[in-house]
Amino acid sequence: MILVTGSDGQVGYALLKTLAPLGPVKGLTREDGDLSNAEDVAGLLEKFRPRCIVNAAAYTSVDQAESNPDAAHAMNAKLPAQLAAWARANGALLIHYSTDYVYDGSGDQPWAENALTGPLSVYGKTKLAGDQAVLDAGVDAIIFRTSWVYGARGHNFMLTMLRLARERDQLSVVSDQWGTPTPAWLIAEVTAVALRDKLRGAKALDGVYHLTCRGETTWCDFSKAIIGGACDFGVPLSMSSDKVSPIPTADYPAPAPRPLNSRLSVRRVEQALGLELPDWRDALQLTLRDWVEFRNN
Ligand SMILES: NC(=O)C1=CN([C@@H]2O[C@H](COP(=O)(O)OP(=O)(O)OC[C@H]3O[C@@H](n4cnc5c(N)ncnc54)[C@H](OP(=O)(O)O)[C@@H]3O)[C@@H](O)[C@H]2O)C=CC1
Ligand SMILES: Cc1cn([C@H]2C[C@H](O)[C@@H](COP(=O)(O)OP(=O)(O)O[C@H]3O[C@@H](C)C(=O)[C@@H](O)[C@H]3O)O2)c(=O)[nH]c1=O
Ligand SMILES: [Mg+2]
Repeated sequence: MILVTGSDGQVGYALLKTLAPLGPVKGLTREDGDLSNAEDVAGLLEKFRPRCIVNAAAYTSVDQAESNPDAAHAMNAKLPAQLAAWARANGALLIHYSTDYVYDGSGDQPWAENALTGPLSVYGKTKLAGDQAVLDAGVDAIIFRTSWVYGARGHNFMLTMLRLARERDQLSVVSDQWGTPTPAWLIAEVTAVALRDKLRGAKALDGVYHLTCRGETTWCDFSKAIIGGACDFGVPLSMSSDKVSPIPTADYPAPAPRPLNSRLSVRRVEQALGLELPDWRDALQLTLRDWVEFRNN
């Protein structure tokens, strides 16, 4: 069986449906146990004895992690280490997710997977420790580093912008952080392609891969595209996209520093899987459609 942790989260929830064609899938939510507790984790692994673990659980509150480093470390570093050790000992596969926030955000070129890391925040540091633990375990594993994850459900920037655009008549959004918005459904679908190769024993992925949409933007232009796209779908809002004003990061103070350059090169995963990832604008249109449908039901 395939065990998906964090199955109430954005990526975990999408995985439940997308991985189903590959065999029995069991999702773990908080109701099944506290994944920051090693005894709970050990019990769940022995109970289900998965042949594949897909770890979509994480501590993802970037600002809150600054004042709760132990909680972030337990989920983002210790949990993947424990999953990797169990998978190694039991001949299971591990698929794990990481983040653009492991890089320091310098320069203006896309990061390659072998670039030097340099996380700026507690979240980024704990995620990097998780990646290193998985790599050091010598387990059969894939780590997908993704960025700016959003979708029709859960907590994410798209839903925040759609809410604010109904409550306010203008918005200020940072325009000097560059990266690529990536829908949870895309991450789940590419995971399924990669996992199918692994299960078939075909020449398969191994190690770290960036997994984002193609293209690049800023949070400000992403916000404009979300609001403009929702208007085009006829969603009633109290402002239009031209009421989104660009601001520098310094004008949006937050506990955790964010990288300015989060562009990730996706060439490695595209070559390994023989596919081309969609442009973030096309992926946004599809995701907005999901959201409109989700609201109407
Ligand atoms: N969101 C983003 O923008 C990005 C995410 N990533 C990475 O992608 C992966 C998936 O992220 P995403 O789906 O967005 O994350 P979410 O925050 O949507 O989902 C994470 C899930 O883990 C659960 N969880 C957290 N702590 C515990 C715990 N102690 N016990 C049991 N369950 C717990 C959460 O439950 P609850 O909601 O109750 O806390 C939630 O359901 C993560 O590895 C993340 O670091 C990478 C780049 C960008
Ligand atoms: C709501 C809002 C945010 N912002 C800024 C703050 C921040 O720099 C940016 C995005 O806001 P968020 O709260 O989504 O940022 P953040 O939570 O840092 O998003 C990150 O989450 C983690 C889990 C990741 O791994 C990253 O890839 C990334 O998606 O937009 C504005 O400028 N104006 C606004 O009105
Ligand atoms: Mg956030």
